[in-house]
Amino acid sequence: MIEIRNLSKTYKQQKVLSSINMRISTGIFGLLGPNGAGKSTLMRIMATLMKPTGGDIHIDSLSILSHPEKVRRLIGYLPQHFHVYPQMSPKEILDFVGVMKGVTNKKERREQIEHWLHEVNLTSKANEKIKNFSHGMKQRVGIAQAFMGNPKLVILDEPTVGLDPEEKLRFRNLLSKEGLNKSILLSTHVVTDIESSCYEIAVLKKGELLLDATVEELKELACGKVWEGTVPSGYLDNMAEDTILCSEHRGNTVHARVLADEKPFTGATMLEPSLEDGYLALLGGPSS
Ligand SMILES: Nc1ncnc2c1ncn2[C@@H]1O[C@H](COP(=O)(O)OP(=O)(O)OP(=O)(O)O)[C@@H](O)[C@H]1O
Repeated sequence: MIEIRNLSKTYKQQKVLSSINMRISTGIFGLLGPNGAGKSTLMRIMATLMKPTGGDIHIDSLSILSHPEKVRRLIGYLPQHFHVYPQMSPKEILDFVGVMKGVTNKKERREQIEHWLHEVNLTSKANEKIKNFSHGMKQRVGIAQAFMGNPKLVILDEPTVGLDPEEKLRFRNLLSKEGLNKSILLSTHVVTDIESSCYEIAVLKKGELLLDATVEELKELACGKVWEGTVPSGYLDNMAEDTILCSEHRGNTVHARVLADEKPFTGATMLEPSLEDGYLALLGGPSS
């Protein structure tokens, strides 16, 4: 169990996290929020790389402030920008991380390395230098190293960036297996990543926790507010930008999906909301 208590962070004069309270249990927990919401800051604090200005986080009853070394043994972390020595191979990186995580038995470390390289589909590249890897391949090394040492909490800051559709699917399957016995905190801008993997989510905006709920509860926020229909070209020009979810020109008409409390135009039909609709409804529309 992870407990975030009254957490706040100020950079110089700027408050970037304001009294965040959250609990994360076993399973996959999604962290959503627009650019600059404070997601990476929260994750860096959790990973003990940065101290909060106020509050604390307890991971398995251990405070990140009083026991940072012990906490580090319990967590795996993929930072938003994963940088490693370009001359190293995935095997060497995983070996290094394994030692840091306290996997001192060589045989056990080798087994874990083989396992995680297989899980991210990099077995055939195990001994190649990272400098020759694509962005997506480096990201997969980053994912593998976050799971080394069987951490209780895995913190993944935008893990799907750079992954192709096939690798995203592999990653999703990996998450659903690993989420059975550990806590995985995942931040992303890609709402569909959350929809397919997470049960619970938190939404941050400008350092405030706007919502801590289930995926279904977030969807429900847009219930009765999502409409679709076709209107003449130019009709949408008079509508507020923050109500138009998407639009597609078809000759002299426009087919649009709109967020509105009431029927926005004649012929509009109400739709079941997606998670993205719920998220945009919470934030106050697409342009907020
Ligand atoms: N080292 C720093 N010094 C000063 N301000 C910072 C620092 N790191 C982040 N910030 C500011 O803190 C706020 C939150 O940034 P953070 O990276 O945590 O947001 P985020 O939700 O992860 O954003 P994104 O989705 O764009 O990655 C932003 O306004 C950012 O400019």
